[in-house]
Amino acid sequence: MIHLKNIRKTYESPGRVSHALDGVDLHIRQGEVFGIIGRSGAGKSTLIRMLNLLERPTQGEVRVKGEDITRFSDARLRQYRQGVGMVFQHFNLLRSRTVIDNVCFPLRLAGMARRAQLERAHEVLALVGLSEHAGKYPRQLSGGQQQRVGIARALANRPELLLCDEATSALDPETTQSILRLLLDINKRLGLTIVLITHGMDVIRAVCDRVAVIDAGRIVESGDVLDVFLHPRHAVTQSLLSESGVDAEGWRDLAQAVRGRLLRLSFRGDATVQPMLSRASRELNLDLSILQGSVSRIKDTPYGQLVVSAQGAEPGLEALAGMFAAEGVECEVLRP
Ligand SMILES: Nc1ncnc2c1ncn2[C@@H]1O[C@H](COP(=O)(O)OP(=O)(O)OP(=O)(O)O)[C@@H](O)[C@H]1O
Repeated sequence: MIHLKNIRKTYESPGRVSHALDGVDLHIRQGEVFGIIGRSGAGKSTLIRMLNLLERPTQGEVRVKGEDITRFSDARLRQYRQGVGMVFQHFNLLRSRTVIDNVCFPLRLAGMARRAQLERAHEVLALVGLSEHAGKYPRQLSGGQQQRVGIARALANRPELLLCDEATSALDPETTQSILRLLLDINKRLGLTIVLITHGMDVIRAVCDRVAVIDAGRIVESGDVLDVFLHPRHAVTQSLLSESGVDAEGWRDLAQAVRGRLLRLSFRGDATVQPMLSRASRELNLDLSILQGSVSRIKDTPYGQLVVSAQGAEPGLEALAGMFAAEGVECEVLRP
C-alpha cells in the first residue's frame, strides 16, 4: 500500500545541518498494524509525518497505491489527506468545543452537511464507546476518554490509513492497554491500515504485525514482530527489548555455573504450551535445567524462549534438536 523510497529529510539552521531521515526504505501493507520504534530524536515523528506530508522529504518518494504523493497538486493532496486519520500524543482537541463538535470538525472541513456530520459523529462515538459523552467538553473527560475522542475524530472521514503519533505515551498503563485494544478492534473491524510510532516495545508487542526499528534517521531492523522479538539483531533493538523486560542475554551470567550443552529454544503458537521439556527428559534420558525463560503473547500469538542446559549421554543430546524441530521449535546451540 505504501512504499517509502530512499527518503531523506534534512533540517538546516544557521551553523547546523540535521539529517532527521537518512535514506529510509519502507513497505507498509494494506490492512496491517505497522509499528515504528526508536529512541528520542531517532526520526519517528518526521517519518510518520511523511505519510500525510505534514513534512515533505528533502529527497525520495512516498508512494501510496503506486502514486508518489509528493507530486500531488494542493487540491489532490487535500483530497488524499481526507483518507488519512491522525491521532496525537496530547489529543489536540479543541478545548472550547464539545466532544461531538470536535468529531464533526473534519467532516465540516470536508464540506459535509450538518445533519450528516452529526449522524456520522454519533456513529464513530459509539464505535469508541463514548456515546453518552457527546455533549461534554474535553476538560470533563479523563485522558483515555479524550484520546477516544481523538480516535473518533480521526475515523470520522472513513480513512483507509490511521497514523498514531505516540498515541498512548501520555496515558497510564491500564488506559494504554484499553486504547491499544480499541486500535486493534478498529483494525480488525474496519480493516484499515494503522501505522504507529512509539518508544515502547510493549506497544509493539500488543498491537503490531510488523515493526521497523529506527536509529539516527535509518531503519536498522525490520520484520514480523515475532521474528524481531525472538531474534533481535541490532543493538538498539536488543536494548529496547531488554528495557521492556525481554532480555535475551541474561543467561550468560549463569552459564559458567552449569555444565552441559546450552540450547536456546524458541517457541511460537501451539508449541508454546506443549510439555516438550519433560518429554525430552523422559524419552532421551537427559537432565534439563532452565537458565532463562519467558512466555508471552504477541497480539493473539503465544510465544516463548528458553535457555536450557542439557546433560546426559551423547546419543540423547544428539537426538534432542531433532525432537524439538519435529514439534516446530527452533533450537540454537549456544554452547556445544
Ligand atoms: N523542525 C525541525 N528543525 C530542525 N530539526 C528538527 C526539526 N524537527 C526534527 N528535527 C530533528 O530531527 C531529528 C529527528 O526528530 P524527530 O522528532 O523526528 O525524532 P523522534 O524520534 O520523533 O523523537 P521524539 O521521540 O523525541 O519525538 C532530531 O535530531 C530533531 O532534533
